[in-house]
Amino acid sequence: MSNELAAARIQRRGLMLVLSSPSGAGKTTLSRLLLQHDRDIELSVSVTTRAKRPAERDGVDYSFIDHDTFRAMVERDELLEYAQVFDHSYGTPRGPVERTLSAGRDMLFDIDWQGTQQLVERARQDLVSIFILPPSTEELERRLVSRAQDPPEVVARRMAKAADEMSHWAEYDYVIVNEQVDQSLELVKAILTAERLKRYRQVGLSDFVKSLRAGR
Ligand SMILES: Nc1ncnc2c1ncn2[C@@H]1O[C@H](COP(=O)(O)OP(=O)(O)OP(=O)(O)O)[C@@H](O)[C@H]1O
Ligand SMILES: Nc1nc2c(ncn2[C@@H]2O[C@H](COP(=O)(O)O)[C@@H](O)[C@H]2O)c(=O)[nH]1
Repeated sequence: MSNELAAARIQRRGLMLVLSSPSGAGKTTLSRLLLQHDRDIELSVSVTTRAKRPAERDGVDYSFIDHDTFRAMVERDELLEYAQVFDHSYGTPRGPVERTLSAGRDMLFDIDWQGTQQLVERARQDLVSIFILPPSTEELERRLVSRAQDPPEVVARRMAKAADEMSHWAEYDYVIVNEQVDQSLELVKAILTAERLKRYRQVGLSDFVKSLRAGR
């Protein structure tokens, strides 16, 4: 049997890759780079009630919606998970995730620990979670300030919440200390490669092995 035929008989189940971190540790940066390097994964674009930052694009980084629209989405059960973070509402629209996974493609989530816990309850087998840590508290603050997208009081609130956020690190499958972006990206790619090869994600593998053993 040619390699092409083997590949056609073994399909892969899409997985959900979650990146969480305290604000400013670098998960959005890593997400963007991963999406550029890997054509088999798509970003889950969250809805949020927070104001758009200058560099953000509506419908690309987030879908920016008002409180009533958010509430209506919750009532219609259109969000796979949702949470209140820094006084704003954030949530993951269900439709795009279901469509992507059923097409055998992967979905990337930049969400907090509350959302991750909800996804664990709903889809443990399909979930791979990575917690990103900053190299130090000073560096975390430097990154939040140098991003220059939030006023000083917002930066101060995010720093005040960082210790609390980091207390959830042990709930994740993997932890990466994000010192150099390039190195962290390689680690995320390595995790994704290994997770894609997990036996239970390869649909048709058992029939394929049976046919090999039967000499077909
Ligand atoms: N390894 C790194 N070294 C130096 N700077 C970095 C590194 N990773 C990210 N940064 C910078 O730190 C800032 C914060 O990064 P980013 O916006 O990706 O954080 P985040 O974890 O997604 O934050 P938030 O949760 O608030 O969205 C950005 O200016 C980014 O360019
Ligand atoms: N539970 C969810 N958390 C989300 C979602 N989208 C983003 N987030 C998290 O919120 C904070 C703040 O993000 P910011 O863009 O305002 O800096 C950060 O931890 C994100 O990961 C979501 O859909 N659900």
